Amino acid sequence: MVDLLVIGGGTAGMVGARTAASLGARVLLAERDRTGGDCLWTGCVPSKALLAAADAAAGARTAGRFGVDAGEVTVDFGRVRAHVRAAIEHIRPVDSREALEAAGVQVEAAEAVLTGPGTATVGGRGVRFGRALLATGAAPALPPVDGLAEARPLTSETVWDDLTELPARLAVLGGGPIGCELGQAFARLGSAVTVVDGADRLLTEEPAEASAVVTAALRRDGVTVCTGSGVTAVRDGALRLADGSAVPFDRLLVAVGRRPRTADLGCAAAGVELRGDGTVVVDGALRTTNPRIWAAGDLTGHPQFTHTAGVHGSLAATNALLGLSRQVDPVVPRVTYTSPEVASVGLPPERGVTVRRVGHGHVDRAVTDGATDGFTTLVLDRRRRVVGATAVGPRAGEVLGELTLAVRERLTTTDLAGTTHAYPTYSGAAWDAAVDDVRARLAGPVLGRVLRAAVRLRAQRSAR
Ligand SMILES: Cc1cc2nc3c(=O)[nH]c(=O)nc-3n(C[C@H](O)[C@H](O)[C@H](O)COP(=O)(O)OP(=O)(O)OC[C@H]3O[C@@H](n4cnc5c(N)ncnc54)[C@H](O)[C@@H]3O)c2cc1C
Ligand SMILES: NC(=O)c1ccc[n+]([C@@H]2O[C@H](COP(=O)([O-])OP(=O)(O)OC[C@H]3O[C@@H](n4cnc5c(N)ncnc54)[C@H](O)[C@@H]3O)[C@@H](O)[C@H]2O)c1
Repeated sequence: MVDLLVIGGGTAGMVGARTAASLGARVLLAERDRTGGDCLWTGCVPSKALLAAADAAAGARTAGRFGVDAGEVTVDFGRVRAHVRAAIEHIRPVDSREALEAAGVQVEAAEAVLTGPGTATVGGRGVRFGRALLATGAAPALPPVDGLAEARPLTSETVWDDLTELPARLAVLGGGPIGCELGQAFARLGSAVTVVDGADRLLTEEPAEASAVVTAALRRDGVTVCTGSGVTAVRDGALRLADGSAVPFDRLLVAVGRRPRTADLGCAAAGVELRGDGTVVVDGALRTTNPRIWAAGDLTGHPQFTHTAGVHGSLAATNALLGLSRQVDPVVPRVTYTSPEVASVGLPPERGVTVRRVGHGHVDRAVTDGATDGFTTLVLDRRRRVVGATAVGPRAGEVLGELTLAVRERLTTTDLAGTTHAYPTYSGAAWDAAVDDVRARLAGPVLGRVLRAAVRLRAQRSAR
């Protein structure tokens, strides 16, 4: 009998298991593949390492605009892949079985399947648990398109090992975060990339203006962007689009979303209800419909991010072991690491009472960097509290911490405006937006009249 059975050794499972062990619980973590999960092996780490190589190529190619000539840029894809592997290797020990065991977690390299409300098999062996945490993540979805399987498409799971040479022509199906990040990376490394998305624009989760800036940036990098036309078939080495056009490719990468890994988990036997799309039904405290079982990470239907998986894994383990009902934080920041980056948090512009926008043509750091195509917006409620924000530009992800804190702590534009920001920084754009808002209020009909009267009064007094 274990206090907590954790199924899945990705971010949610590892953080949940460590939290539980630190509370003194007997924890068994079952991982059927590699501890570290998608983030380490096939997600964040390799994709950001690839983007770093791609940025270096793009930077060298465009250095002439600063008067710096780097000569002809050549890409050795073998060495790019070595850089990606080295980044994984550097981080791997932190997520290793040994590190988990040192933290007090018992690790089984085996598949777990629920067999009843308080029982499971781990590698075929029966296990009884007091509590369980489901953290089996999600896997790339393949749409039911004629001829797709025969085209041996790459996915975010296979691209890192299977793609040993840079394809001359790469078609990317799906223009979400994965399609945009990897599409831009491969274009900058030298492939002729076409990104195809059935929706009418890329990055549909983001404000339309952010999506437009990224689309323009991808086009500048040579990416062909085809939106608004679904794929009807894959035939003769080409995507066939609904509008009758064809996108020929040497390799095809599919990035049309991710499906929870719940099909073979034994949820029905354990009384864990699933939604139609396979995600696990959880309440606000991450408890499933089985009161002994919690779930965290990509399988829950919450936003699929590593930070969400980690925070939820810890929350679920704490709730499970201490009998608490702490609720998930609704404020979830997100960053798409294209160039420029897109960073967002909170409500979108259309749900605010006021939106303050600063174009990066007015941000001195963006001017000195020659990167003025971005912008920063603050979304405000009636009481001038920051309820949402978007930043598009270099290092936008680094600016997002402050904006997330502002949304979470319900800070007002007066709070932000009254906080000195270093010059010249991109975070200065959020400061400027807040200052604009405070100034607009000071110049408004009521406050403006009061202030003007106060200044006149003081002037009259000092003239006496
Ligand atoms: C290309 C790409 C780039 C990304 N970039 C970012 C980024 O920059 N920032 C960000 O925040 N997020 C990013 N993500 C998303 C992020 O990787 C995921 O949200 C996160 O890894 C989810 O963690 P998890 O613990 O829920 O699932 P996973 O990491 O998928 O872990 C689940 C684990 O469970 C195991 N498992 C499954 N079933 C069983 C079973 N029955 N028994 C035992 N083990 C089982 C699996 O082998 C797996 O190791 C990216 C994803 C991709 C694909
Ligand atoms: N920087 C990050 O934090 C980061 C990076 C990569 C992935 N992720 C996570 O991984 C998740 C999955 O990413 P994703 O990009 O695969 O999925 P996604 O769901 O975010 O985007 C998929 C895109 O594919 C399009 N699409 C769906 N079916 C299609 C079809 N049949 N034909 C053409 N287009 C189609 C959709 O319109 C959408 O734009 C993301 O939601 C995100 O949570 C995060």
